[in-house]
Amino acid sequence: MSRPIILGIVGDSAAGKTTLTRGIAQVLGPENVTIICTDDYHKYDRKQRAEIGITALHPDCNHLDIMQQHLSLLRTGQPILKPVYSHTTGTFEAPVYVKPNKFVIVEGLLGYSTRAARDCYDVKVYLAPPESIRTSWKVKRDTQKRGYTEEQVLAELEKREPDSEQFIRPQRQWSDIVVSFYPPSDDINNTNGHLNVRLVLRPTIPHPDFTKILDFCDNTMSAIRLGLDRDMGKPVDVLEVDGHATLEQVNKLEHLICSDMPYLKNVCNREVNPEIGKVAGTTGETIQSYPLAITQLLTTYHILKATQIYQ
Ligand SMILES: Nc1ncnc2c1ncn2[C@@H]1O[C@H](COP(=O)(O)OP(=O)(O)OP(=O)(O)O)[C@@H](O)[C@H]1O
Ligand SMILES: O=C(CO)[C@H](O)[C@H](O)COP(=O)(O)O
Repeated sequence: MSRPIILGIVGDSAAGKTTLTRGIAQVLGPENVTIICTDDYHKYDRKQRAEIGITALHPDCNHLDIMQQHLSLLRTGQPILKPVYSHTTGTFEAPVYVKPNKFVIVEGLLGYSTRAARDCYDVKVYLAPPESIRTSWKVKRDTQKRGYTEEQVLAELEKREPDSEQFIRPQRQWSDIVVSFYPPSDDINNTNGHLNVRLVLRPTIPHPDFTKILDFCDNTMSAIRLGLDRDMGKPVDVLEVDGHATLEQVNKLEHLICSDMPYLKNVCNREVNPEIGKVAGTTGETIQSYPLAITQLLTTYHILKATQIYQ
């Protein structure tokens, strides 16, 4: 029997979850996707958290039991009455009735923190940019969209670090894919908006056969690289795509991902889908990121594979 396919996107605050979620929803067709942000399951509002002295990253600051119940309901195609947390006001709003579409993307801080929650996903992604990049993203986003000053954001990040270490980063181990956008050099202000991506591919789900990459990118200096490594002690494949990879190189990689997936083949066509890999740069300008495009496509590939298995 058909049921919704659930993608998890987990990572620390401002790690890029919403950006990746929107890109994948765009590829799948927004009308086919239900997006759940687990920030809505916070137990306390912004003022209460400050009074109690608890951070939003702590499991005790979130209704994880209700989040888990809702994930189980969504997985079986049932509707939920979802709480709503507003980042604009830092308070809760009236709950909303949510009926799952064909695909459900659940993005947030603590999505993989319990076994029962983890069991609900078909595909699990963890976002892990270097902390310097995450800090700059959080400062920019929270000052522009959430009413904080830069000093407040930096102080909050410092206060949150113990909880990030204890509760957020360990969730990396449960993911099928770890995504790290990173600057090509140590100077994060001089990336020209073009970040590379490092994709850690665990053997927990079957990935496309990337060994064919070696036919067109055969040395370690190439802008697209495939290698072997260990992640949290476990053997993994690693695919890296540089921000300065050429369109020709990226097209070959995209076709490799899309070749056995008819729907993705259409999506891969930039004329059909010019939005793939688009992201807002530091000054609001739109940047075309090939590393982001590949990440969106690979994740979509796995969602569609899960569809073939379960629908
Ligand atoms: N791949 C990327 N390339 C360039 N900039 C990015 C990328 N991903 C995210 N950003 C920047 O970082 C900011 C924060 O990203 P985003 O809102 O996606 O994070 P998040 O993990 O959803 O955050 P939160 O959990 O705090 O809501 C964005 O506003 C965007 O400017
Ligand atoms: O870590 C976060 C994920 O988005 C937020 O800081 C958390 O959800 C609390 O939101 P706000 O800072 O808007 O009160």
